[in-house]
Amino acid sequence: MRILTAQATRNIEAKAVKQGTGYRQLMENAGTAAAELIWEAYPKAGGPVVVLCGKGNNGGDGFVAARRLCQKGAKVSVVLAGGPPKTEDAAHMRALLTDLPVSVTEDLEEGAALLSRAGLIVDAMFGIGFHGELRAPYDRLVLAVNEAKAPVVSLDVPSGLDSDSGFVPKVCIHADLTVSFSALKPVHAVYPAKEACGRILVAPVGIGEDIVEQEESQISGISEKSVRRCFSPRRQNTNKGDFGKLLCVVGSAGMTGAAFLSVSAALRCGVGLVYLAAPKDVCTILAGRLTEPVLCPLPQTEGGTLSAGGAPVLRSRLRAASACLIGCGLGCNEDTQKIVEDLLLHSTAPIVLDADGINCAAKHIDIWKRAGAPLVLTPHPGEMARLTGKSIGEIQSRRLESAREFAVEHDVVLVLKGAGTVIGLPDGRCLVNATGNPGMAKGGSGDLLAGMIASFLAQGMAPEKAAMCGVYLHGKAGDRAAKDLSEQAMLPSDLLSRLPALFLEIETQG
Ligand SMILES: NC(=O)C1=CN([C@@H]2O[C@H](COP(=O)(O)OP(=O)(O)OC[C@H]3O[C@@H](n4cnc5c(N)ncnc54)[C@H](O)[C@@H]3O)[C@@H](O)[C@H]2O)[C@H](O)CC1
Ligand SMILES: [K+]
Repeated sequence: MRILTAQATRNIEAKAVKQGTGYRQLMENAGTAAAELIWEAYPKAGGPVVVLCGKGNNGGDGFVAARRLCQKGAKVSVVLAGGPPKTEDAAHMRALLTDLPVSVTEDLEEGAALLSRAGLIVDAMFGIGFHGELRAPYDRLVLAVNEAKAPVVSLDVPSGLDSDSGFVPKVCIHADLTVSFSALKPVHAVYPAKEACGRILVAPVGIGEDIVEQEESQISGISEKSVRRCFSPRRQNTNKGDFGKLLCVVGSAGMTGAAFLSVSAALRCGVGLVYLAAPKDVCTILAGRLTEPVLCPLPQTEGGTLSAGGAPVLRSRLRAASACLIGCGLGCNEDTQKIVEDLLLHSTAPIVLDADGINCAAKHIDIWKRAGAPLVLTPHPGEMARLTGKSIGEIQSRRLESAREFAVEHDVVLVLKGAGTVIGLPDGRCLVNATGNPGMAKGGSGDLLAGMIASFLAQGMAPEKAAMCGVYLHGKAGDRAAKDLSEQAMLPSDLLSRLPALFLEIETQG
């Protein structure tokens, strides 16, 4: 499903209007479609329906929904939350209520009393035109809505939320159902705002599918189609050298699993050759389990992590690599920091920096500016907090903004992991992922993702596409594992055995 920003939504509206569909017709369609879905979700409501209408066009949709619900037999009251409608189309829809048995009030005391007795509440106060925060008199109404027993349906956007953000302010509607118009908006896809939307349905409003599909958006979803487009059939007359060489600098004593998972995921994603460069004990332990990679045992510290003395060998390995994965289970002491810094400064091949690789580099934050290679960073919220000096709470409350700001400022692809992974791109665009499930919230999941992205990079995919494909397919493999094994019992390593079926589908269905 497409995700469109407020600007992109206004663009598609404008295109539809130019092609001859009047804005008033779009509003009629939006309110009518919403009323249908509301009636389906809450048949006959549990008592009177109270529709809160704002002064903009979201309020206009509310007037149409009120009319349609009344025509279905509901007892409907309308509360004019911000006074009379200010747009011509909304005022027209307001006027159409006068001939119907719908009570309309501007008195907010009365409105709050109606809300407490409502069987169903429809929130049409603000949609994509809302910015900033909700103040008086709206805050009282919002409180009354959130305290009411009745289910709450928001039209387009729960009022008080910015449709282009995942941020949830103190004062906003918490809906049970949100009916979004034309497409999803970022607010419906990015946590924590996604939770404040409740169940999410999308209603077409009469804007052509081709217009919706073709619209470019600063924030967009990742579709199966866009992922499939990144893969082409492997040519016949080829050898392993044609599919990239990936140098994986991963693992340390006690963290052999991270090396195993990342390397295995990279192999399952099609790369021609993998070099596992790890402390020599790690290589010895993994030698029996990993049969495909070339092992490069390196000098190690007493603690079983890479020793700085291994840097020259790594540099020479780097020269042959088409991509490099740094960090899964690597540790973050002085020696590893030196190794990471050295790799970042000398690599011309694109790098995936994960886990301890990020923690090491975070200690020398100016390092991004000196790195010569394209970088993909894959932090979880804790690593992102370390990277930016912010708290995890700040990062999680503004996931989109955090990923975008870092990506733009440091000219990197930033994959902020977690439910609804966000990919920030250097040009300010963001991609939001919808695959994946809570069964993946287990140690080892991130190692797989890093290996997958690195594998695609090594095969020549652009960093943006490698991140997009990695994130989407990782989540999809997780969804298949959850279906077969349950979210509770599935293990990150179970994703490995789900990857072949996903690639078979890409190869056979194109
Ligand atoms: N997508 C479509 O094809 C269609 C969408 N429709 C609906 O129209 C709204 C957008 O309408 P718009 O009038 O542009 O904005 P809003 O109704 O969301 O609100 C505008 C209104 O609110 C004021 N305002 C903004 N921020 C604040 C604030 N912090 N406090 C107080 N007031 C604020 C602003 O000044 C305006 O007066 C869209 O979401 C859909 O629901 C069409 O109906 C059909 C086509
Ligand atoms: K709304």
